[in-house]
Parts: sequence; structure tokens; C-alpha cells
Amino acid sequence: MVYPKKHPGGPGILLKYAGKDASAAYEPIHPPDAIQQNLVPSQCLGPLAEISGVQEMSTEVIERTKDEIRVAQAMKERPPLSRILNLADMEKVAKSVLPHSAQAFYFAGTDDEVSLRENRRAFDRFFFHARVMRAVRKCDPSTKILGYDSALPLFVSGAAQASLGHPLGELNITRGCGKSNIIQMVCGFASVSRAEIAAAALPSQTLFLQLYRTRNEEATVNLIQEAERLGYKAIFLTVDAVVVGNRERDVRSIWDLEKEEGKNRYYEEGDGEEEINLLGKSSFANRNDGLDADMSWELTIPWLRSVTKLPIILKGIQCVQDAVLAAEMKVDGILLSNHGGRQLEYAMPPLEVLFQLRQRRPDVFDGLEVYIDGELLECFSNINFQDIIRRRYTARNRFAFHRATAVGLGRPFLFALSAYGEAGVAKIVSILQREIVTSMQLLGAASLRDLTPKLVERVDWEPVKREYKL
Ligand SMILES: Cc1cc2nc3c(=O)[nH]c(=O)nc-3n(C[C@H](O)[C@H](O)[C@H](O)COP(=O)(O)O)c2cc1C
Repeated sequence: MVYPKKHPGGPGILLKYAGKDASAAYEPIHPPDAIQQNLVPSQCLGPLAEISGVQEMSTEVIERTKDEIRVAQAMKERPPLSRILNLADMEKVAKSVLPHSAQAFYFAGTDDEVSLRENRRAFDRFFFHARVMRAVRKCDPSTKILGYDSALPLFVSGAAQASLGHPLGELNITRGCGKSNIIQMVCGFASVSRAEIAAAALPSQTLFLQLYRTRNEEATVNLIQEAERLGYKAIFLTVDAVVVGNRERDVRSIWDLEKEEGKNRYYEEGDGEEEINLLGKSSFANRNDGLDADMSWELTIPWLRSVTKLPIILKGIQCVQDAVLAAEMKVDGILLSNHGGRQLEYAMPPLEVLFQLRQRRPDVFDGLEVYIDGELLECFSNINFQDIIRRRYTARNRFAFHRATAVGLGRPFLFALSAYGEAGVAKIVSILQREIVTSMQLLGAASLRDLTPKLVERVDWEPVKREYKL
């Protein structure tokens, strides 16, 4: 009974089809090579009908749930990849093909999802002062992140449970990013092992590790050492999730499905309260004795430094004061992030934190690399935030390379891999490449070095409301 618990779709669906022909439910939502990719040949016994003793069972009719039928139909009706013009198109297809419970996990924000919405709305407050008559025919958006080459000033922000959306899970991101020269931050709790991900990467490909400090120090150290052995190049220590946020959309998803199937539960006089899993699909945070809520500046950074030589980046810095502390602790980078609006409700949008940091403490940018993430879904076509990021090429650099600033994207990669697998991942990178280059050219920037804060103004009015997803 070990695998059912690990199954991305939950144990229920496996038990429902146990010993029966699950082809009709399985095929539409799994790629044809999923069995070859996931089972060693000795575990693959052959077609069910050919195995003696199970023939009678294979004819049993299994009723598919309404959600399974919807997903199967949506998979057949996906538009050709060439008709995906932007990341919002990709999100739309993903939404249609994702099982309801995966949708709930991926889209969920915390509480009333105010932070989630505000992360996106923040982009509507920054406008350009474009420069013209500058030679931009040759435009180069490539950069270095922690000294490693990247085709674009962006990377994958690790988001757990990619296999809820696609059986090959994070491997799709690895393969798509390998071809596109984009760096992937791999979650410590990824649905595919870090070794498999490293094996799927090209020799020249860069991987970073996202780390949760759990209360089991030995397990945390083992994870870091394994990542070092496998050639991961940096540790992103997540600091904004000492406990899991309250994601009700995810918790409710099981009840939504019950309702859809006409199996709603009603209160009966005398009913006691049943136990509810309030962590939803984030229960994985309980692995290794749960998250360490006692992390501190004084103890955790020196401890991490004592167990690894890899660069240390703090993921989840949410205010100027903590950015300054991080610089004082001489970490290698900070990722301004509120976990995609999934942790503290009313956490400041990372874009606003970035703006405040540049205004109030521009010196912080001299000592470390600064990244942001959160709702960077459509912004490349609407606003290129790169310009408000001050780029520094400083001699005081501890490493012999140019310090760069970049942005992380979480959900867009989950959506792309869920909708079209590896090809979807490569597709969104190509979309982002085109959008970034076009924006740079229209701004009069031939390289990222030409993007300066002067090109951007924060306004106190908002443009006509766009529709926000939810
Ligand atoms: C489904 C999902 C799972 C996530 N899992 C993790 C995780 O395991 N560790 C972590 O540090 N951040 C996790 N994040 C946060 C992302 O790394 C990132 O900060 C966030 O998704 C950025 O916002 P975006 O999705 O709008 O791009 C997760 C986000 C999502 C949406």
C-alpha cells in the first residue's frame, strides 16, 4: 500500500479501478509513453486480457466520474499549440484539462485570495517612458543568474506536485527548459525524484534546489548533500512557509466533486465533527517531522552555511527590512515572493516590495542578486517589470561574473506541462522570448543593461480593469 498514497491523483482512483480495465479512464489523461517512462520492464506484465485469471474482470464496466469525462473530452479538444499566443491562452487550456482537485491545488491562494489577486493587479500601476531612435534590431535578452547562463531573465520557481497535472510531472519542465536554456528550481517535495530530474537534464543544464527546513535536521542535510552530489547549483531556502497557508479552495475540492456526483453530505442531528485535512494537498509539508517554524536569522543561515558551500538564496522575502537583513547576513540572493499568494493573506505584492526596496535601500542590490515571483503571467505583454529592476555590474562582486536580476514563474510552468507536457513548457518559453524581445525593442533597449529604472514610472491610477482569473 505504499504507491497508492503517493499517486498524484490520490489513492481513491487507484482502488476504484484495482484489478479492472482502467484504459478508458487512463488513456486520455496520460501520455502514451507514461508506462515505459515510469515502470521498469519487469513490472510491466503485459495487456490485462493476456494475463490468466483476470480476463473476466477486464470486461467489467467502470463508471467514470463527471470530472473524468470532462477531462477526457477537454484533452481531445485542445487547440493546436500554434494557436497558443500567450500565457493566458495556455492557462485556459490547462484549466480545461486539469482534474478538479489539481485545479484547486494549483490555483489556490490563501484565505480570500486577496494577495493572489493583488500580486497581479500590482503590474497595472507601472507604466513606461519608452525611448525611441535607438538601434535595437539586434536585441539580446540573455543573462546570467548566479553566474549561470540563461536565455532569458527568468527561471522556474519550484511548485510542488507537478504530476497532478501530468504523469511525467517535473520531468516535462526539465526537458522543456533544457532545450530552451532556462534554469529550473526543483522543489524539495517534487513529485519526481531529484535524481530522475538530474538524469533528465542536459549536461550543460542548470538546476537549483528549493529547500524547506524541516524539523528533521538529518533529513534536511541529506537532501542538501544529495543535491550537491547530483550537481544542483544553488539552494533556495523557503522562508515564507513556516506553516502552511489556509487554502480553502484546495480543502473544499473533494466536497465539490462529491456534489457533482450527487453524493453531497448533509448534517444529521447528533453528527459529531468529522476530521478534516485542513492542509489539503499540502500535507506533504508534514514529511520529515514537519516544517521548522523556529528558523531564525541568527541560527539558520550560519547552520545552512556550515552544511553547504552552494550559494544560498532566501525565497519568500516580503519586506524591505528583511531584504536588508539578508544583505547583512551576506546571502547570495533573495527572492521577493509571497509564495504566489498562498501563504500570508494581505502580504505585499512582490512588485511593490521591489519598488520600495529600490527607492529606500538601493544599496541592497549591490551585495546580492534580487529576484521576484508571483503572477507574472501576462505581464510581459502588458508591462515589462524588468525595467524597474536596477541591474548592477559591480566590482565588489564575490563571484567573477555579472550580477543579474531575474524573475521566477511558478504556475505558468505547471499550466504548460499539464496542457501539453514538455512541448507546452518549450512553447511558453518561446512566447516569453518573443514578448520580452518585442518589449525591449519598443522600449529602445538592445540588451538588459539598457533597461534602467528611468524607463518606468509608478502611477497612482489604474487602467481600465482587466479580468482577473479565479
Ligand atoms: C501549486 C504550487 C505549489 C507550490 N509549491 C511550492 C513548494 O513546494 N515550495 C516553495 O518554496 N514554493 C512553492 N510554491 C510557490 C512557488 O515557488 C512560487 O513562489 C509561486 O508559485 C510564484 O507565483 P506564480 O505561481 O504566480 O508564478 C508553489 C506554488 C504553487 C502554485
